[in-house]
Amino acid sequence: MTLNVPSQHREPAILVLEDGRTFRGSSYGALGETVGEAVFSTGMTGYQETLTDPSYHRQVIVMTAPHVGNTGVNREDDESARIWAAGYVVRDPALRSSSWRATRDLEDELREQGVVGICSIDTRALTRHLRERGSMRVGVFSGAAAARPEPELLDVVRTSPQMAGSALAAEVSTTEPYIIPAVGEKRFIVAALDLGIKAMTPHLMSLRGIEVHVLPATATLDDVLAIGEHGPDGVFFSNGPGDPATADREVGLLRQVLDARIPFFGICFGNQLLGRALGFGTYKLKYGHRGINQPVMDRTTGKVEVTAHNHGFAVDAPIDRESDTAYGRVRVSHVCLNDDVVEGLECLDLPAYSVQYHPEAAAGPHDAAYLFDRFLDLMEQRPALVAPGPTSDASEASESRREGATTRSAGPATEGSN
Ligand SMILES: NC(=O)CC[C@H](N)C(=O)O
Repeated sequence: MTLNVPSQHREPAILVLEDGRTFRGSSYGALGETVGEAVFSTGMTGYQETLTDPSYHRQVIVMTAPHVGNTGVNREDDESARIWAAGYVVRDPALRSSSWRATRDLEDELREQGVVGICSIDTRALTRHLRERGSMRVGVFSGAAAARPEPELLDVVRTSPQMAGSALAAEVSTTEPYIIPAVGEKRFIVAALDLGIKAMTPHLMSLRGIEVHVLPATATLDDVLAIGEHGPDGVFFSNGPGDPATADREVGLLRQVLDARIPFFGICFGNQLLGRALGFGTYKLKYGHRGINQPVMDRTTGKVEVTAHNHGFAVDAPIDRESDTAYGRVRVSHVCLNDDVVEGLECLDLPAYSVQYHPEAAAGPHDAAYLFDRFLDLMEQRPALVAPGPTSDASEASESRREGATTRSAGPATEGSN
């Protein structure tokens, strides 16, 4: 029996790291050249969701899984309207896809979308290099570009922009607001700031009866408050690319949301921005967390979750004690068990919380889906928080929390006070 395997014509390709190390291999995807930040992802599955996650804008993804493309691409798993990854590095591309859901080969999709990649290089050696030296800028050059002298290519890489200091959310955000309707009975209306939102996030909210109004990254408090008859029941800040230290305008908006005591939930970039709004700093991790099997401890329940991650930055908050901030007491609710990195924040005196990882799990395990239910709980409790009833214990507890926050917020709740 002969297999109907298409013969792949591959041109020479070279990957050039900014510290001068090079890997020679073969072209994969589109021919040409690309630059970005080299990051590795350890997910064995879910490459379609990864490639179309806007948080990967300006990053060249190195897959540690040795065989990529086996299940092709399909019409259901895109997390946005296009591939955002700046480049793709794999060891062994699948010769053809095999899945009942596949509508085409991954490589055809990469080619059509102009995504330059490289294959047949030692991705284990490259990953170890990035672990030892840290994420760094990289260039992938294939076809005619690969024939240029190496010092010239290194120069291209070294003059490309760094990830630290890059403000990228506006480059991936929607330009127009849009609505994802609630499935079934509409229970709440949420304003979701699109900093690079993944499609699964509003989808999971809609399944819980939330009507999600997705807003451009440039939205103001007036835009947020204009939603619904009396403003939204909750505000959500999404994941997104770039350095959270650059997002001053979004942090300003978030402070206004916290001041208005609107229930808030943030994921990934949204977690970093909540951290900043509360007065914590953010910093760049040596090589980041990217994959779908990272162990995280939920300190509320003591349970360990296996979770999906994609972050290169993290919040700098103490994990061993509560912090007193301009917005009341805050605690680190989730911690990564591999390295003690802050994976979640919870305000104890305000209806606000966030996680650094991905409860929307696209791709990834579903252990953390309960975090969407917590958002519903916060929105349900909102009337009690704002105007507590006189008798119930729960309302009294809410009231005392609220007063605590009011006392603490009475000081100069500004950036400079932290
Ligand atoms: N997925 C995200 O939201 C990533 C957030 C941020 N760009 C980081 O790399 O840490």
